[in-house]
Amino acid sequence: MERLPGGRRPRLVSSLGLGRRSWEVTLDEERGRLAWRDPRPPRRAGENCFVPISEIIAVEETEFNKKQRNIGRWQKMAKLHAFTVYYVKKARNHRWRCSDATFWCEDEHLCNQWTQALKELLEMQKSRPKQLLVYINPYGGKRQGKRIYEQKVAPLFSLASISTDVVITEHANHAKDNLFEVNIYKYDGVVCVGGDGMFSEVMHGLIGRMQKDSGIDQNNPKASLVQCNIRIGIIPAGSTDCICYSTVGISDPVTSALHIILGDCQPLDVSSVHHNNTFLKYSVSLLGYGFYGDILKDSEKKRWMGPMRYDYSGFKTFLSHHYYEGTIAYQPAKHTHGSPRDKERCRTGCYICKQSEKQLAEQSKERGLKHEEGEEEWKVIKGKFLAINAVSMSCACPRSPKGLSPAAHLADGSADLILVRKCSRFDFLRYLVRHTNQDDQFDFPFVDVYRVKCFQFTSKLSEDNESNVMDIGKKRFGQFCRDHPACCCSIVNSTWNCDGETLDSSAVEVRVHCQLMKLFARGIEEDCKDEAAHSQSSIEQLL
Ligand SMILES: Nc1ncnc2c1ncn2[C@@H]1O[C@H](COP(=O)(O)OP(=O)(O)OP(=O)(O)O)[C@@H](O)[C@H]1O
Ligand SMILES: CCCCCCCCCCCCC/C=C/[C@@H](O)[C@H](CO)NC(=O)CCCCC
Ligand SMILES: [Ca+2]
Repeated sequence: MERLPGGRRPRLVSSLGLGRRSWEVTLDEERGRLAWRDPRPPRRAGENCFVPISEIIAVEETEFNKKQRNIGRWQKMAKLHAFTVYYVKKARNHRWRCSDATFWCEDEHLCNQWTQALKELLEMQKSRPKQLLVYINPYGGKRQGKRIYEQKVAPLFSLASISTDVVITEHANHAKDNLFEVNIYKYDGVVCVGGDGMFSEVMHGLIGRMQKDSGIDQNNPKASLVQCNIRIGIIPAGSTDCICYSTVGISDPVTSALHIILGDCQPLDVSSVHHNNTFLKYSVSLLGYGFYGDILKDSEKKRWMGPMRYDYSGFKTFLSHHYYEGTIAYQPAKHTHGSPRDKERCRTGCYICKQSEKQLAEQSKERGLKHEEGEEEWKVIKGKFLAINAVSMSCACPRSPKGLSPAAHLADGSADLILVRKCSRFDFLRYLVRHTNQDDQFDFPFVDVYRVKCFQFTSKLSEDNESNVMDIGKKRFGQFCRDHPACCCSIVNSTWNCDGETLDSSAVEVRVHCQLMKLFARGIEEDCKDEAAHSQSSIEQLL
């Protein structure tokens, strides 16, 4: 379609068949949508419908088959020409499906004109991927990764004309190592089919590769890391799928595939974890010491149980009720306006994350100016903790739809540090149960939560035994309670659960890197039944 005078975008308006009726169909480039309305007088007319062009998956010329030709009086006519528009249909609970509408007419030229115009508009959607590198973990979750990809995802990618190179992993770290070898720059994105562990592998591969190619030393905890612009798509096929759930609102392979196809982009904070100037891991979801570390350690021995292992180990760990003594030092995240106790949630187009993006852009303009981190005040907390959790996103997942920190932001450059102090089993259970209902899980005297940009932790044991990373608040503690197993104090360290993988060191130094990477997602959309979703559901009724 050519531009109209004054730079206005054109409209294509035709009378086309859809289902049994004739509709006035408009391709309105100005408003970015394909719309059709019943041309009959208002009282007899059905609802008007539209699909945003940004939510059209593909357009195809269609052979009109016998079933489709059963369209009343039109049946008697000569050859019909048709095209099918595949588009995203938004269902409940953030679930997306691929729906289609086949428009027909007698005029072959008109049909071609429509197909051409729609295809041209799809070509203009520049953020959509054309070539993807896909890693499938055949052993993640319920071991369904390969089937899920082949049956639910690959057909959609091929409908959207996305070409793929697929690697089925043969061992742990296969994907990560491979990302250091392949020409990643020829891809528009990397897709991982699996759980949070598989995502973590791909993320480590991509971030590591970017730093290597830019000559950045990952072992330097203060290094300014290079952002990774190659987006990652997650097709959930794991046990927790927390990263997918927290960034899309549901863990559903078809929904995720559609977000990839539309070329969504969601920046994500990444925390780096170091010990004694040695890089250990990156984390985007949960860094947990105590309760979640112990669950993970126990559950690793029960991998054969699949996702159930977490319920089994969760129950066992809850009963053991171990607490751990240690010191935490943190720097509050003063750059962001939000607080972990906010009622507002991080949703698509989040204002707080946008502000952080602006600050980040300003910072990179002023690169060279010294980071003030060192000059800012550190807060130090010592105590006995059942759990120390640092989350850079809400960590919503099917087990806990609001997550460990419901008001955490995906891309604000901060993490929420949740400290659960020693308390009774009953109180700890009350705290856990609040992750599954609407009550505030931070409203307990034994729970504290802080929004931080970095923190350090040393367990009392490692303070006693080894040289630690702490310069702040370093003091020797009294003797540990070794003689009273009933009091639940642990004479051994817990382990850190870093996005579902254990870390070897208990003393860690953690720093949040604002928006270090990007996902094929758009964050969780507000729960309103929006205009488009409403119209689209009425399309179904009309067909
Ligand atoms: N072919 C393979 N054989 C064995 N392990 C693999 C293979 N491919 C990947 N892995 C490893 O399996 C681990 C777990 O995978 P994944 O995250 O997909 O499933 P999960 O642990 O069931 O789910 P979640 O992480 O959501 O709890 C990953 O850390 C990854 O390194
Ligand atoms: C009596 C009912 C109490 C119910 C309490 C439910 C609370 C659930 C909170 C779940 C938080 C998950 C945080 C995500 C962590 C992931 O990075 C990690 C890797 O997949 N998963 C686990 O460590 C697996 C962690 C599994 C925890 C059970
Ligand atoms: Ca964050």
